[in-house]
Amino acid sequence: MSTLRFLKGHGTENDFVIVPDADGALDLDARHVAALCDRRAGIGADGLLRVVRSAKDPAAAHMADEAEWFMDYRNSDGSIAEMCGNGVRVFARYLVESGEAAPGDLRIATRGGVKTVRVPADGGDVTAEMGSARFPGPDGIEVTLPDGTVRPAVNVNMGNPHAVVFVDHLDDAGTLYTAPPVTPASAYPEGMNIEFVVDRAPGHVAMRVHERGSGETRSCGTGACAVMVATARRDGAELPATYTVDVPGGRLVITEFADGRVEMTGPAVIVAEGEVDLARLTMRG
Ligand SMILES: N[C@@H](CCC[C@H](N)C(=O)O)C(=O)O
Repeated sequence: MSTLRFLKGHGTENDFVIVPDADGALDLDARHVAALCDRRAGIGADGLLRVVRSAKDPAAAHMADEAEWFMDYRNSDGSIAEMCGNGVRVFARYLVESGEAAPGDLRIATRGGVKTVRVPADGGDVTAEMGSARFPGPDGIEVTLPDGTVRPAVNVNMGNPHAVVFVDHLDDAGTLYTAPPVTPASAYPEGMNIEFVVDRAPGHVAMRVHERGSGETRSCGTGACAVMVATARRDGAELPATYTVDVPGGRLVITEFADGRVEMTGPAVIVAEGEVDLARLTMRG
């Protein structure tokens, strides 16, 4: 494997290198992923989406009867995550634009289970069924902001782990070059994504995020869903409830239904495609 075909896409500026690998022939290790996602020496992205038939990947073969395609998602440092909400919307857009799937409702296998994603034929916004939020606890989770202020946080699991913290201003999160400390660390044995949230208006919030394995990104779909359900609980909102969640890279609209299902809608676009010679990339580690 030397030359690799790729595409580049984003959902609210959460950007991804997309690698078609229908038959699961590629052996992309963490070093390849990190090199491809490097913004200076590679293509640059928050994460990588390998597009493989479920039947051809051992991690997804058990879902092959339900979903033809498996989203093999990796963070930009090469680590594996269970789920990526913007990624699954971009993944579905790719399947439709490439002719691998017809517009409409697509079933996509992820490490967080099979998700239904609706891709309209007119190129409009893409909607992902995100499953239900879980609140694993424990109570008493706190985030220490850069100015030393300690804030309570809500532990929300959207397939992947999130700490949601309400702040006065989005700048209170600081530079986010590194993740602010979350305690007790034992609440997140696999690490966590941290969302900082402010109110904009009733039913309308804005957030920044520090993602596990990627650093600060311009959007996080699972994070926006975690923010929505945490805010709806804080507000005592009656379900179904719909919130607008502004992220640095755009806007997502999220609904939690009475049965707990969460649905997220927003833009998902493919912007480029090309070939990369893996031998030219800098492999670290
Ligand atoms: N940006 C994604 C989340 C990607 C995974 C996350 N960094 C993790 O490690 O859990 C999204 O849109 O949900």
